[in-house]
Amino acid sequence: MEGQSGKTMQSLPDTLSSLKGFNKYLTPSWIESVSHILKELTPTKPQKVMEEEAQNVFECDDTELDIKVAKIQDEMVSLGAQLKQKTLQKRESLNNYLDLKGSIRVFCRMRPFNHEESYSSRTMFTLDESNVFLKVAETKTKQYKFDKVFDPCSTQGDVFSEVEPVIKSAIDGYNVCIFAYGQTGSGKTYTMVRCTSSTTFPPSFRKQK
Ligand SMILES: Nc1ncnc2c1ncn2[C@@H]1O[C@H](COP(=O)(O)OP(=O)(O)OP(=O)(O)O)[C@@H](O)[C@H]1O
Repeated sequence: MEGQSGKTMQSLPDTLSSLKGFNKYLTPSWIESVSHILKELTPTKPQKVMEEEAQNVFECDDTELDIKVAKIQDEMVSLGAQLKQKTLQKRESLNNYLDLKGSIRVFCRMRPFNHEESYSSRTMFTLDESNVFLKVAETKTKQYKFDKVFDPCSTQGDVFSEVEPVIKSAIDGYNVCIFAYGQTGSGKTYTMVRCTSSTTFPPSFRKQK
């Protein structure tokens, strides 16, 4: 502190001489022009009137803002109601669709024969989308009927598109169950888990949000 005041004392002569120099600008014309500027800057209206006007502007803006907010809130309520209605319609049509299809459905997927099976005397084949034929002897076949049969050329995407509505129904909160049943090596894991393309079962399932 002492050092600082010492410095100020030391620079005092310089400050005085600079003030003396400044004094020469304080001519009557300089004073006149400065007072003219000050007059220009002084508000012509009384302070109170200006404050009231400012307050009015403020209040007006608030009211407009309130109106806009209320309008947006109304729109949001109406959109929410529309969304609810659409969701209900969607659920209803989905469940109608599932009812029409049947609440319990059994699909059969035939996987391609492997090397050993190709040489086997027993062969399976399909004639249409619902029937599987199993050749049990040279002249004897057995026929099995399903809600849908996926032939050996079917893809993961084909299977997925058939169960997709059921998955959507599960996402809508309904209880559903999809399970794979079959003897070992028949292709359960492949069908339920295998990821071979963008339409495979698990990733597509995850996309249904
Ligand atoms: N649709 C298909 N296309 C091509 N290969 C398939 C198909 N389905 C199954 N496979 C092949 O057949 C073999 C057996 O399939 P997978 O392991 O899925 O049978 P699984 O029923 O799960 O057997 P496990 O009950 O012993 O676990 C695998 O090598 C698999 O890659």
